[in-house]
Amino acid sequence: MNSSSNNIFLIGLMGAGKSTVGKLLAKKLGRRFLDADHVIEDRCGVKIPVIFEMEGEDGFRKREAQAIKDITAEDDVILATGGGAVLLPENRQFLSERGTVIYLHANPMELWHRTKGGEGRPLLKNGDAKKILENLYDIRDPLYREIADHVIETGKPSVNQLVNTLIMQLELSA
Ligand SMILES: Nc1ncnc2c1ncn2[C@@H]1O[C@H](COP(=O)(O)OP(=O)(O)O)[C@@H](O)[C@H]1O
Ligand SMILES: O=C(O)C1=C[C@@H](OP(=O)(O)O)[C@@H](O)[C@H](O)C1
Ligand SMILES: [Mg+2]
Repeated sequence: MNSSSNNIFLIGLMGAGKSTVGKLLAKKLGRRFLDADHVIEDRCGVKIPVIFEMEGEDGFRKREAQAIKDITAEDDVILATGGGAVLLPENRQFLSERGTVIYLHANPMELWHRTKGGEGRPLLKNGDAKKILENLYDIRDPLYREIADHVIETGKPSVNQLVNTLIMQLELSA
């Protein structure tokens, strides 16, 4: 955790609500919001699935690592990471050293409900998405917990309730 940077980093699996919660949190606080996936897309000029098609997951992870390195060097940012941002140790180090890390937690079934039918998540395209999410949960849940300053349960509350809870818990104000 690094409070002086004023950064807030949202982590968690696909469908945890990082992009949605981050955007509303930033709006309510009048703060700058960045979504790592959008930063990567802006830099490349193509959507995430096209990057996966052309460069594979490895190519995407390299671009993601560069984005994480650059964004975490800034101050006063609310960042929604992509679900795999915790896979590389150096990403985990940048995130944990440069801001307050919030793990938005949901169980695999909930994540599946929230992501099914949605486009733009290439990792869920090839196979049984529920099984894939269960496997990713087993691998990544410990990595999220390793760097989380706060673990927020997202199963029941609405996005609006979650954001209000976060603002209260973190004692943030606009
Ligand atoms: N707490 C929540 N309750 C219900 N639906 C949610 C919640 N958080 C997110 N969602 C929905 O789940 C979907 C995925 O959210 P998103 O913000 O894209 O997740 P992430 O960026 O973590 O992959 C969106 O349709 C969003 O509206
Ligand atoms: O979990 C992952 O490895 C990924 C999550 C995605 O972001 P969201 O978590 O916002 O869906 C996106 O970065 C990419 O498709 C890979
Ligand atoms: Mg997202």
